Formats: sequence, C-alpha cells, structure tokens
Amino acid sequence: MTTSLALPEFFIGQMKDQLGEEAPAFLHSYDEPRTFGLRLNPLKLRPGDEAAAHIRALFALEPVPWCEDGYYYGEMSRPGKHSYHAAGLYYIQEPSAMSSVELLQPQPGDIVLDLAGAPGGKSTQIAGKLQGQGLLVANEIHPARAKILSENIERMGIANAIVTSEPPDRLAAKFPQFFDKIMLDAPCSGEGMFRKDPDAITEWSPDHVAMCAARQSDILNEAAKMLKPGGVLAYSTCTFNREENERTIERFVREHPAFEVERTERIWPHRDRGEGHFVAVLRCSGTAEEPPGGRSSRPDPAAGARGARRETASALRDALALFEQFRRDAVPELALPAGEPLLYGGQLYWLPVPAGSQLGQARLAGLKVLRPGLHLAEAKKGRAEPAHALALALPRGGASRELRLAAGSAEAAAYLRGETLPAEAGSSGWLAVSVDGYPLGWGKASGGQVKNHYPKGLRWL
Ligand SMILES: C[S@@+](CC[C@H](N)C(=O)[O-])C[C@H]1O[C@@H](n2cnc3c(N)ncnc32)[C@H](O)[C@@H]1O
Repeated sequence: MTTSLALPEFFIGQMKDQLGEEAPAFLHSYDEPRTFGLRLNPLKLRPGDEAAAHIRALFALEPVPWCEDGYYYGEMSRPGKHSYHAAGLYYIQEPSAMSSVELLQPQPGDIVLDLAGAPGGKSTQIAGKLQGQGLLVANEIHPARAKILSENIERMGIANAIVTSEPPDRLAAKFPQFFDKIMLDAPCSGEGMFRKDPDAITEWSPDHVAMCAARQSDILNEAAKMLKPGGVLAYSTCTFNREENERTIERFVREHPAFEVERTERIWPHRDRGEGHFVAVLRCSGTAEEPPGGRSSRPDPAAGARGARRETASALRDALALFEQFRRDAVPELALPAGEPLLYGGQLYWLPVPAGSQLGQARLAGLKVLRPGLHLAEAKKGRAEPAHALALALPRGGASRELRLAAGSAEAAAYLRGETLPAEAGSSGWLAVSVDGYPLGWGKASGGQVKNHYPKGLRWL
C-alpha cells in the first residue's frame, strides 16, 4: 500500500487501524486529484438569477451534495481570477469544509459566533444563511489572518458582522451565554489537507496530534461559556484523527454534562468527493455554563474598543450628517440592519444590534475589533468618502449612478488594476463601478473621467 505522497509510517498505521479493509481505498485516494469548490453567495445571488446560471456554465459547476450553494469546479477554470469573485458573487472553499455550517443550521435572526474564523469560509457561509438578520461575530486569534477574514467579510457584502481578533478566553469573558449558535472549526493536525497542501505532511507527528487535541479541548471549554442554554455548537476539523475528533468530543461531554451530542458526520476522500472533514453537533440543554465573574458581569459602558479612538458625540453627529448627504445623493435606497452608528478615528461604521441581543459599544470595550459592523464612510475635509465595504454591501443596481462594466471585460480588469476609466458624458460625483450590475467598488466622475477608488491593497497586479 504505497502512495505518491510521502506519508508518515505512523499515520499510515493509524489509518489502517481506523479503517480496516477500507484502508487501501483511503490511501489510494492520495493519488487522485484534489477537489476544488466554490459557494455562490446567497446575499447577492438567487439560484434562478441570470448571473448564477452564467457562473454555473462559465466554470462548469457541479453541485456539492451536502451544501445547497456549493459546487465543484475544474482546476483550470480559475474562478478566483474572475471579476465576479471581486464582486463577492462566490467564495472559494474546499467542498467538504462546506458541511459543518449546513449541520449548524444558522437561521435568520440568530446570534452566531465563528470562533476560529480565518480565512472566512464558515463565517461567510453563516452570514449567507442569516440573510442580513441577526448577528455574526467572526473571530480569528492571529492578527494577519484576522485581516484576511475581515476582507472576505467585506467582499461578500456582509452588513451584520463584527470581526474581532482575540483568544477564546478573552472573548468568553465578554460574551457569557451570548450566542444562539457557535461554530468552532478548530485548529487541527490537518490530515485531510495532505492532498491539497503536502507541506502539512511535514508538520504532522503524533506529538503534534496530542498538542492539537489538548488545544481543541481548551478552546471548546471557552466556547461552552459563550453558548446560551438551548444553544447549538458545531465542532469541526479537517483531520481524520480520532484523538482530535471523537475523543475530544467524548472528553468534552464528560466534563460538561449540560451538553449532548446530536450527531457526528465524517466526509472521507475515498467515499465522498472532498478532502475530508469531521463535524460534531452539540446542544446545550438546561442551565449551561456559569458565566465567568457570575451572571451579573456586565460590560463597562464607559470603555471603548481597543486600538481605536472613540470620538465625541458631536463628531459622530457631524459625520452622520455628512454621510446623510452622501446617502441621499448616491444610495437613497440604502437599507441598514437594526443597529447604531459608531465613529472610530474618522471612520463611520454601522454596528449591528439585533433586538434583544444586549450588544452595544460597551460590550466591545477592550477587544481588538477589526470591523465593528458595516463600514459606511470616512468623514474627512467636510465630506463623507464612501467605504469600499458599503459598495460591496449594496444590492445589484443599488446606487443612483453606476458605471456598469461587462464581466470579464478589459474595462473591468482595468478598474480592478486601479486604472482611471472614461466617464459617460455629463456624469459627475460618486458612482458604483459594477460588473453586470454587481458593485465592485467606487469611482468618482469628473471632467470626463472616473477616478478609481478601488482599494490599493486589493488591486489586481
Ligand atoms: C481550520 S482553521 C479555520 C478555518 C475557517 N473556519 C474557515 O472556514 O475559513 C483554524 C483557525 O484556528 C486558528 N487558531 C489557532 N490557534 C488557535 C487558538 N488557540 N484559539 C483559537 N483559534 C486558533 C488558526 O489561526 C486558524 O485560522
């Protein structure tokens, strides 16, 4: 039983023990090509939309059986290089990784935490299911990865999400029994990624597996503190190892009697079309965990979010007035979720505050918040400059003025490279630059040209 990948002997022995007579088929799967997948964004596309049909045909998509918006694509079709990707019409995600959110079943209105969120596959899938109602807190401990998570939240046009970068214990101190649903896609030894990322093989060892299992238990303990009684927690990994999957869950349930396992699922590369995934769905019955500091622990209403300067009430009023001028002119139909405005260092955000959620600015005090809701605008020099996130959160045709480019056109590529484009005769002011009506970002027309406001850090090379 050999494969073209140099798999560790100990790993091969472990899989033979675990799979018995299925082991040869499993090991043979390492010689098969890996799978590629994408998920259409239900915040921007309905299945019957012309653009959805066009994308299905363009990339020869085939449905992923366990995810209603998920599709396989062929490696050569390269959907990540298409302007529809920049418009947030889909998210590229390994197909088996689409399974856990389907099992968590977030519903519109739920208050949901994605505790280990980067680069954003599960977070963006959860937000698609919330349909703009309720709240997503998308967290990622590593700052550089949190930035990527935040960019993906923006690209997919998500208006009701907060992006934080905190270790689980610090988050648990702020959000005791706060969430209806929690996704924990845990850091793991990544055995299911060997085919996709052969470098993961070199990091693998039995000691690494044991370290991952201990860390998973620690993170699960913190997740438990944040779930409401009656809430649901989905735990997932991309590893096959029983230590990190069934045994981690068994230990957790032994130590947390309020939790029971509703179901577990596995995706195997020799049985299914995917790289491999484990999911356990746990429900917290009864009284759940005692929150840290007792049930009376309340956020300090005087404090502000860390790393950002809270502005005075008058600065907020001024920024809102400037934004209101922009809104009336450029995006008169703009619909925002229930929430409140926030101003940090001249940046105006809309903090989503679903009814009854007890979320407010004070709850975020002391946390490292990359994105406290939808970024609306920057107030500067007596005007509001619209935020990139606002363009991506607009519905198709949601701006009063638009420079509509054809998907796949040279003009769309030029815009994404940051180039100036010709304006229609007589047009002036802020306009949404779109592909087939789906906003890519902002431009500002004057003197026959559209000045490019596509963010420098996102530009195509
Ligand atoms: C499997 S990845 C998450 C993938 C993500 N859910 C998605 O679908 O795109 C696990 C994440 O856990 C993060 N992580 C590592 N150590 C952690 C810890 N001690 N607590 C919380 N998260 C951690 C990693 O940085 C990584 O981004």
